Amino acid sequence: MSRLQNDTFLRALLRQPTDYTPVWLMRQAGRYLPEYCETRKRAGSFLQLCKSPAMACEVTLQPLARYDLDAAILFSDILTVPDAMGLGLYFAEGEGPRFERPLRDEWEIRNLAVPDPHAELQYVMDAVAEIRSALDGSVPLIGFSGSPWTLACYMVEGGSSDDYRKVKTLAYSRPDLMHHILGVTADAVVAYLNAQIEAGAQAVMVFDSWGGVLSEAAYREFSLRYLERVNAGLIREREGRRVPSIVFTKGGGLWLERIAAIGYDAVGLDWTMDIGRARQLVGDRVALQGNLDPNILFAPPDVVADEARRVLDSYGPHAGHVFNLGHGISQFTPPDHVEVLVDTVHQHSRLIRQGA
Ligand SMILES: Cc1c2[nH]c(c1CCC(=O)O)Cc1[nH]c(c(CCC(=O)O)c1C)Cc1[nH]c(c(CCC(=O)O)c1C)Cc1[nH]c(c(C)c1CCC(=O)O)C2
Repeated sequence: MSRLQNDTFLRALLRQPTDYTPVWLMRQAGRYLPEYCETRKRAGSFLQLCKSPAMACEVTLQPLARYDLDAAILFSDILTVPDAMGLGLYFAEGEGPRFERPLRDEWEIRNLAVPDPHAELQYVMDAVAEIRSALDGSVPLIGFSGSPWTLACYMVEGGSSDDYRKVKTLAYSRPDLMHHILGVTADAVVAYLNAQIEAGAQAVMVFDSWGGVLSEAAYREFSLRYLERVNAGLIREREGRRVPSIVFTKGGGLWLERIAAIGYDAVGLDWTMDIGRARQLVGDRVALQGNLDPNILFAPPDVVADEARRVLDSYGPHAGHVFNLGHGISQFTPPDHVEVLVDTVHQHSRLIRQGA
């Protein structure tokens, strides 16, 4: 395998000095890019796109052809894991993800088993290997998974939810069953991420998109514990390098210090907390990834540049910052504004390091 030419992202995750602040964007491959929409049309559906390693590879590389990004992220979805557990994932047009067989009865929960990543999820591993080979050492490849709690939300609700009524009802009335789902899912996530690492992923990220809907006590019991268990099971080194791990609880700002203490190399931040204050709270115990409000990309380019500089200035000259959005990029984002953002991050972070 060819030597990695740009390891800025991996170094920043390990809080090592870098010449500039590396940047990538959550959902950087997606519907805001016309070339993505074209490939998706050719695939027939989003799920068929995910399940075709060649097309998943193609869309993974699209944002890198346009922008000077410092990392690629596997094109897939967090819901491939419950799909492989037999729940039957589908996307109702314009309505987001759904499961044909959500977890409703106790027997369904008791029957839940860890899928073999080299059986039902082999298409993901094939995509990882194909992307690694296509990247040819240009930038590192990020693998990912949903967190046990976030996956359980979809598995019990049967799709997206406004109030999380079904999953919270289960958690509060049958915590034994909730813990059973979370335990099996945590083991599934560990096996899935380790298979991605073995297939070539050079860093991994766990998306806890719905951790922030819990109370602090419930977050600790139903999400944080399992995030910790996932990290403890990960392969730490591969190809002679550490494989850094990132955890992202959307809405987790209030619990930042606890999240920083569970062993991940980096913590993702949504846009609500000032990143300089976050850095004061965690010191140099973890790297931070974030945290521009994705909606800033709708403002004129000079505002985008100002707001990017504000995030960089607030973090300051310390090592350990990976620039990103505070959540996934919107499908309505003007692609030109993304270029302004990426270039501003690189230019301004070089100036900060020169003490300007
Ligand atoms: C909650 C969640 C999901 N998926 C994911 C999360 C966690 C991150 C978050 O909080 O946003 C993670 C995800 N989904 C996707 C990626 C790809 C990698 C990347 O570029 O970051 C990643 C990392 C592609 C996708 N996943 C999805 C799309 C849009 C599908 C399409 O092309 O129609 C993409 C590009 C579909 C998806 N998948 C999911 C939803 C709710 C939706 C519908 C969203 C929508 O319609 O805007 C579940």
